[in-house]
Amino acid sequence: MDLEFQGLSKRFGSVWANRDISLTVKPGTIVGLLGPNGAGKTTLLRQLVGLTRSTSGQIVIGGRTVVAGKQWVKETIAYLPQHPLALGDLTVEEAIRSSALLRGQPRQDASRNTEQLLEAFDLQALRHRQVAGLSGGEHRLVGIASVVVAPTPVLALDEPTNELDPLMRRRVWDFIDRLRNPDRIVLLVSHNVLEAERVLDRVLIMSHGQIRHDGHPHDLRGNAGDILTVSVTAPHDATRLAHDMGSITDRIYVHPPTLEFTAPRPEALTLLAAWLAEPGLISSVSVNEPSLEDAYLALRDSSEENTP
Ligand SMILES: Nc1ncnc2c1ncn2[C@@H]1O[C@H](COP(=O)(O)OP(=O)(O)OP(=O)(O)O)[C@@H](O)[C@H]1O
Repeated sequence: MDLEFQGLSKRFGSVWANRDISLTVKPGTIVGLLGPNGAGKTTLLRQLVGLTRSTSGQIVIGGRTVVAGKQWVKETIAYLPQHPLALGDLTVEEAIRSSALLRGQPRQDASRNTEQLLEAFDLQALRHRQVAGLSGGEHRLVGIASVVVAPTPVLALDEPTNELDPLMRRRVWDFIDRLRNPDRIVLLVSHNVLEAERVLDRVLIMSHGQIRHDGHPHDLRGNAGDILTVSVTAPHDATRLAHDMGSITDRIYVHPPTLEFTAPRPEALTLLAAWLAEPGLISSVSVNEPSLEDAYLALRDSSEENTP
């Protein structure tokens, strides 16, 4: 089932949160919606799930126009909101299992899947605790578990890894990766460009309520230009290396004994060759091609220049 945004706009008073968004997402795709604060990402997800009424335009799934509250819409789209919903007095276990039951999962499957998720997300010790009293990160995990326990054909996840520690972020990204399925669409908002890159099939970069770039992470990375990100360890004098760099880049980070910088490829390689020729100056080096984050920053800079 294709997901289509057809000329979608939302205006709050004099502010257009987004304007004339038209795009089609094919099933089997994990799409990342990236962009600065206030770009209109959350509003777009809320329009998709019917929590925000569009000023104009419509959303169509598999040829049917989405109308908030319709049963087929509830069975088709699951939503993880940016801010945790109050889940009343439910315990962790009840919250996850009842989400599965609400989406029509048979009781036995709901219980089995709930157990698996309690284990996968290290939530067993919290199973009888009320969701309302959990920490931000714990609440986030219960929210994600409640969405993935019975995945619908369309999943809208707003900042799924917000507030999670590094280990849990990795587990959640792995889970999202495993949600990929030829009949499913995952549309997620994230500020964590580096981590999201691994799972995304398509990236939409939004700013000022418009989609400025749309492509595969590989294609977007090309927009970062011919740059390299270099990290060197200089046990005795990392600060001197920063001086050697002169003005080739302003993206230099010195945390002795480590120096990191992002610079045009020829200049980066010339410097590295000179440093490596000096015995004992550098004890380790890593050189990386541009990441999606580099591309994102470069695209944002050019978008900001072109936006009034
Ligand atoms: N309920 C509302 N009332 C008034 N203005 C709103 C409302 N919701 C969003 N906006 C405005 O619409 C614009 C887009 O907001 P939105 O929350 O969609 O951005 P975002 O890209 O999700 O931002 P963030 O990354 O900070 O979450 C912003 O200017 C915001 O202030």
